[in-house]
Amino acid sequence: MTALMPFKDAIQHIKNALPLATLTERVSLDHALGRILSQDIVSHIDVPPAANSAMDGFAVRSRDLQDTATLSVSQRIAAGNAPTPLTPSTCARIFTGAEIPAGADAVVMQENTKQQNDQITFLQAVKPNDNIRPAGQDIAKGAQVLAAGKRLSAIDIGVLASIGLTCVDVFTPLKVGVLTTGDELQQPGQPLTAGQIYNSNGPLIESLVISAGHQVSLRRHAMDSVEATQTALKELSDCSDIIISSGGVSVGEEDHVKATIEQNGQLHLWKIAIKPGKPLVFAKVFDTPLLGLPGNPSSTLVTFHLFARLALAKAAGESLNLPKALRVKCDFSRKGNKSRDEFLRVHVNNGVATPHVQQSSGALLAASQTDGYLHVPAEHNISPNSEFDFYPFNSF
Ligand SMILES: Nc1nc2c(c(=O)[nH]1)N[C@H]1C(S)=C(S)[C@@H](COP(=O)(O)OP(=O)(O)OC[C@H]3O[C@@H](n4cnc5c(N)ncnc54)[C@H](O)[C@@H]3O)O[C@H]1N2
Ligand code: MOO
Repeated sequence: MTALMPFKDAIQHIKNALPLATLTERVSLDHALGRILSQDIVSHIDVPPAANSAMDGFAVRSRDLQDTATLSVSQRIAAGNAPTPLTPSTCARIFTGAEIPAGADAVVMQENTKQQNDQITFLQAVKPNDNIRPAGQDIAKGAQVLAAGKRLSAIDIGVLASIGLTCVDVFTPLKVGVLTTGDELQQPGQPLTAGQIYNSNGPLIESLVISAGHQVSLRRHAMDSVEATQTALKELSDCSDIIISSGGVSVGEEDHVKATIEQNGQLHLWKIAIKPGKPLVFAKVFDTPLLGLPGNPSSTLVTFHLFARLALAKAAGESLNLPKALRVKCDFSRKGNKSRDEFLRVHVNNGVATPHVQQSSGALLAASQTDGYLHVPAEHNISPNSEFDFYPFNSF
């Protein structure tokens, strides 16, 4: 029997084998949310561009208040006004966000003053820099604010706007073809006949592709024959950057994805040391990269999360790694698998993991009812209080 490949090695193999994204387009910030930057972004300005007030109050030269506690108001500066230099021994009425006049070095909030006409008495000691937000406090001119490969979040869009950009260069969206296989599969909405089950992996994979930020170019279902699989893969390859398939990758004679690839491309079949999800295919078919996920629904889910998500990201130009694992304690005992790392579907409460009773790779509901994967390395027995890595579903 060939040795099973550790899952992190398989991730590296897949990433290395995939070409880098190259096609880019320029989009306005209005259309940039969720897109992947294809350029590093460097700020050409200081943010804020000039020192401004953090409070509504009075701008002063702090040393003027060493000799007196009362100053007269010589100008009024609202946000958006251009101030004139502060006349010595006076103060300026100033509002939050307004530019600090030359000569002033502190702002006193109005609650700490007594106002009588234009005479302001300062009730507390004032230090230089009090309540002043210096130029470049948020972003210094010349600083890199975002790196190519970043998928733009709402926060990133705000940052881009704060340095005055109206458009950015992004990679064109990745087009993903989705293939499901199997004579036993019926589309939801149709009655089931003997021997049939519903095709859940199709909608599952499409939803995973979309929630990872990519586009589904085409979906096809192939019955269990080399001809049907070949026709579907050809159609998918014609309009996709990459294909994700489900099923047909095991050793049975009804598993035709492998055979089709062997005839029309190059097959790299990996037996990966994970459970669920052992048989994973990485291949090129009709010149298009293909990731063949095992058909058992939990195996499909786990292999999408661990491999396909990162493969799609690489092909889309996105810098992405496995999510950061959290450490959790276990409240149960379980004998470790001899050769495969297990990804148990578990509930986590207050840092303590409890497994779902149903851990079959054919069962999908368990994943919907739990919080994420407990990663149990091969040959590790679980006992109460032992600690393992936990990957929440919502981190994928
Ligand atoms: N003799 C062996 N048999 C199997 C092995 C093995 O090493 N030797 N590996 C097992 C493991 S592990 C897995 S995982 C599966 C992988 O099988 P395939 O990827 O070839 O998938 P299928 O045989 O087509 O289907 C497996 C299972 O999943 C159901 N399925 C498939 N597609 C869908 C779908 N779109 N929606 C819902 N359910 C789907 C299918 O009905 C089967 O029950 O092989 C083991 N066998
Ligand atoms: O490893 Mo398979 O993925 O058990 O179901």
